[in-house]
Amino acid sequence: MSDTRSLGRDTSGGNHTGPVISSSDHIGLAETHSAHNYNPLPVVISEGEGAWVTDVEGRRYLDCLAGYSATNFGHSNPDLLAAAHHQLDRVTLTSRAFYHDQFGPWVTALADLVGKEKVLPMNTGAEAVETAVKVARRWAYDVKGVPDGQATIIVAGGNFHGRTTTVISFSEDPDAYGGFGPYTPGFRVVPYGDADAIAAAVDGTTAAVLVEPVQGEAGVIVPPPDYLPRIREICDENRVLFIADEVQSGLGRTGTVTACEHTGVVPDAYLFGKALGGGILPVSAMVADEDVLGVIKPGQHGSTFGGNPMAAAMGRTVVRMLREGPYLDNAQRLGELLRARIKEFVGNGAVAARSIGLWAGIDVDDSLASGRELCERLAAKGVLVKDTHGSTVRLSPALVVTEEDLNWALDRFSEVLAELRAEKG
Ligand SMILES: Cc1ncc(COP(=O)(O)O)c(C=O)c1O
Repeated sequence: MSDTRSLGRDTSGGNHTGPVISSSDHIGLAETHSAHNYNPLPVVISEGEGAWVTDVEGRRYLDCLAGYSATNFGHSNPDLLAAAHHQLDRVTLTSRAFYHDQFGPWVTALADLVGKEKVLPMNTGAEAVETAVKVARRWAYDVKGVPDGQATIIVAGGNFHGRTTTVISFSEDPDAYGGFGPYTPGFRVVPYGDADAIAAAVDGTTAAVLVEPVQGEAGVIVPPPDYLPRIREICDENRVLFIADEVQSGLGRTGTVTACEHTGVVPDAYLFGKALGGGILPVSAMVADEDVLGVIKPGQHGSTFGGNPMAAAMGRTVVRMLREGPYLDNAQRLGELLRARIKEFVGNGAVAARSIGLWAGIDVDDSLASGRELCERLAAKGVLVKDTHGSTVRLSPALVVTEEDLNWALDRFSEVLAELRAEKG
């Protein structure tokens, strides 16, 4: 092969002049000049369409990570692009010092989508969680009379709610937690899936129970079916808020608008992020009724970018797409296929496999390969996935993926497992 530079394509969108650079040069630049807070696979993406992405050298990959569920509606989704272009031509940022014409319609549509009254918009998922912590504490102070500084929030072990200082204060992940103290007090961590442990941890200071309805970063852990209903009961009995972090599980990923819907449970507050911005902008929100969000008064919480016109335009489009588009149906239909096919991996290179909707966690036999090695081998075959916790690999393709493409990716998965078994088994 000739000099890789000649294979590289100009991916600058025409805004920069200069030499076209190859994948390896891009990686070199990134490694030299960015902080090493991620360990990316060696793939340099320059374009995306639907469930597929293309790298700077023209190789195509089926993106089975979908930005950790931020691009649920696919890359370059025409509806989202049209809404973005339309809004870009009008006004992009006003701050919340003023109203703008996207805001009212967006918060109304989002609240309505999940049957709540109010929305508190932010940007990232971690900010939505921080928001929930503040709202819950303030609610306990105002409504339950818990003295300032005394409120506690019950959370689950193995959680992932983001990486800000307060949020990592209740993480059990040694990478997220170790060495970043002092941490924010006021959290009780109990095992995930164990409602009795929540009941035992509740006391007069408890403001909220905050859980992921399905744990994402932990490896797509679906709790026992009575877990969320029992949390609802415990919260009702003890006058405690039930806050569902649906940043990753929500907005179609599990085949329903919220993962809570699978058990018929309605929490007091939902946290959304990731796909709420359509994969175009960071958009997050806490969604709850007035009796919860009403405790926040002007000046107590906010963000310059939270609820900006571009974010609201994306959020409105996402709500409309969830209501009118084929996304939920596709996630349900192909979710069945995914569930059936990953079962075949168990005993054939994987030790366990779980899924809900278009979201799967597969535990690779670590005597054969690490999750990372599996991801690298899959990338070489044109399938992008990402490992978590050593030997687990997650699959979360865009909800626009076709049956043919999903089957193709799962064939590659099974091929890699077979190769590993042949080489190392
Ligand atoms: C359940 C959950 N909450 C919060 C977050 C944090 O979101 P962000 O990375 O946008 O801060 C994540 C990110 O993966 C998540 O999965």
